[in-house]
Amino acid sequence: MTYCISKEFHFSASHQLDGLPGDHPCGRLHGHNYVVSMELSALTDELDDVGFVRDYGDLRDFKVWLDDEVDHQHLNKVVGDRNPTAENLARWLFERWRGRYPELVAVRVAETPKTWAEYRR
Ligand SMILES: Nc1nc2c(c(=O)[nH]1)N=C([C@H](O)[C@H](O)COP(=O)(O)OP(=O)(O)OP(=O)(O)O)CN2
Ligand SMILES: [Zn+2]
Repeated sequence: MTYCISKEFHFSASHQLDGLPGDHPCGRLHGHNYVVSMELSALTDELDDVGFVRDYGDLRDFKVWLDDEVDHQHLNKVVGDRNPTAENLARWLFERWRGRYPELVAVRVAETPKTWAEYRR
């Protein structure tokens, strides 16, 4: 059995998706109020002495970076060579932060209240 914890983070950013048909609205410059969920996991016998998978407060480093580097930015510039879809953003964040948080199992990115994409190991 495993424990899972999750914490939600918010940022606003613009993007423009390449490769879509000319009449697709997401090919135009637009923005979202993004919600990112970081999910961390541990096996039953892996909780720390307090009983945490990891202190939610340890995710502050991620929040500071998100605020400094991603919030109110143009995602096409920030993520570099990838089309900034929700799927690609989830993978980009996962790969960037799995070293800092070894318990990280999934990153979920929601562009709207009705949609999300997740990258999970
Ligand atoms: N699989 C994906 N599909 C789409 C993505 C994506 O990242 N992954 N992104 C977009 C757009 O950037 C944007 O998120 C629009 O999404 P959509 O749900 O179509 O938004 P709407 O508000 O226009 O949808 P309604 O149906 O009007 O609620 C598109 N697809
Ligand atoms: Zn969009």
